[in-house]
Amino acid sequence: MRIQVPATTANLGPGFDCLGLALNLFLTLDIGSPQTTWLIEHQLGADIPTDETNLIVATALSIQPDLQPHHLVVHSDIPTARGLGSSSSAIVAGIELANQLGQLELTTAEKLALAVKKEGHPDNVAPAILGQFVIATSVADQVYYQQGQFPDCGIIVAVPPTELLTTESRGLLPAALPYKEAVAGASIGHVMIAALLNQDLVTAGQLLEADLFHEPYRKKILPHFDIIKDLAHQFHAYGTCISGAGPSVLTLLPTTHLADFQQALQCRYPDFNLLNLSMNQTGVTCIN
Ligand SMILES: Nc1ncnc2c1ncn2[C@@H]1O[C@H](COP(=O)(O)OP(=O)(O)O)[C@@H](O)[C@H]1O
Ligand SMILES: N[C@@H](CCOP(=O)(O)O)C(=O)O
Repeated sequence: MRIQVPATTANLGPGFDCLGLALNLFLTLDIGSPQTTWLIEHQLGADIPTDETNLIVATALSIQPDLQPHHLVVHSDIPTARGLGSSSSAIVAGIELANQLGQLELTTAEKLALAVKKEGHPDNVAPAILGQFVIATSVADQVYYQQGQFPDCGIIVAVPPTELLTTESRGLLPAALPYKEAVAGASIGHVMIAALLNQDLVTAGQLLEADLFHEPYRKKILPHFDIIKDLAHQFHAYGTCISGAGPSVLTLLPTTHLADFQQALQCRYPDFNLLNLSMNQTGVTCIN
């Protein structure tokens, strides 16, 4: 059995902890034979455990503690700690692992509630489960979401060589925002969502670059962010934002300018990995 989970880009500028887009870049989990102890085979580096402490298995066991251990093979094209939802992909894979091995028949709403509880915010896990563009929130432990049609455009994600853990990046944020600033930040986000749903990329792109919630604080440690944003404007980009908690940077632009922008960006940052991505439609899938 194979479980596949897409990468996600969260926030989309002013949609902090709320907006996310599923991307065609995947974590794949192959479930092998039953074992006496959990064995997770992967090539993700020595920091990622190969036993039951691995996030995928730990998530599955937190839902169904008596699962029979299995041999698992994990392959992921989602770079870790780069702002493309690798931890969410592992959590969603773990929920699906428990669902399949424990024959739990979880509904989508139940998977989402479990994932949000584990991750703490819905913006990555919701599109990882549902696919597409998702607007999501939790109120008193109840998760509410809407899926919307994301406008057609090119998507480039510039991935720096160094990691930035989401916990570290969240530590850069202030404990509180002045009332007026919070109201302004929310209104920017609301109009951007409306523009995206109305396929108005020009308006959406301008507001994508007007975030007040997280980018002003995070960009202080991401010197490439403003440079990429300026470069993208030279190639008629709609807008550029930090992908998730960073350090990756996402640019939305007309597909006609993709190749030229990618070439210029690679010249400026030869050690960055540039991903030319498209939206994922399905979210998590399971194939027998
Ligand atoms: N495939 C995986 N299996 C197990 N744990 C993973 C996997 N991918 C990511 N993780 C865990 O998630 C951490 C990165 O999460 P986080 O800091 O939220 O960054 P990201 O933006 O990539 O989600 C990794 O350091 C690791 O602990
Ligand atoms: N809203 C979160 C999103 C974190 O996404 P990730 O892909 O970096 O894990 C935040 O901005 O902290």
